[in-house]
Amino acid sequence: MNLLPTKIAGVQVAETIRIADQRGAFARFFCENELAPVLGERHIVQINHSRTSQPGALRGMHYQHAPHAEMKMVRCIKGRVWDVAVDLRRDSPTFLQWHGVELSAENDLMMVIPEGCAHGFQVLEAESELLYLHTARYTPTCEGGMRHDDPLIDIAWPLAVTDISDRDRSHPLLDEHYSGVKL
Ligand SMILES: Cc1cn([C@H]2C[C@H](O)[C@@H](COP(=O)(O)OP(=O)(O)O[C@H]3O[C@H](C)C(=O)[C@H](O)[C@H]3O)O2)c(=O)[nH]c1=O
Repeated sequence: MNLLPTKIAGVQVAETIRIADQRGAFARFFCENELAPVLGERHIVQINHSRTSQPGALRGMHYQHAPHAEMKMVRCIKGRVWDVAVDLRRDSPTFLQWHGVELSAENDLMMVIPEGCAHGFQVLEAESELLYLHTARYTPTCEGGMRHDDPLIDIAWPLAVTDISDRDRSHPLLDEHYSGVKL
């Protein structure tokens, strides 16, 4: 697995080595040893799977507050999505900057999103499916969210949004006094 850094510290893209033969292909999706430089003392405690039907549908932007802040590793196992991380760490040099990458069942890329970063994605192909590996368990009381279309962040989404949850459309907009998340 090759780990590619991005301009946002801790946000990385892992390239998966796919071994092909006449039967098809094999790839190692997760390896604690290979990902030790990223995981440190963290462990995967929950794996989630989402299916999203409509191209243009958008989920996010989500994160969890301390003490259940989480690192997420996200893979697309069917279809194609535009996957985005936003740096909400007040002391980070890339505070309020975002990074996006196309994840697909074809390119086998995995996005690593550290604690203090919000995550969201837009579906580019119908019936796309994601697998999320989480280092903290789901804790509704620690859920945080921000708007995918917040002008302060100005994320470039490839398609017009065709479907979004009431919760995700209702996150408050950030203002110039926003001081980020505490970790
Ligand atoms: C995360 C989670 C959710 N739920 C329940 C809560 C809701 O009743 C339902 C859907 O949850 P939510 O609308 O938060 O799911 P998404 O909007 O698809 O959020 C997902 O996509 C965005 C982009 C992410 O980054 C989140 O980590 C990921 O969970 O599942 C659970 O029961 N367990 C869980 O671990």
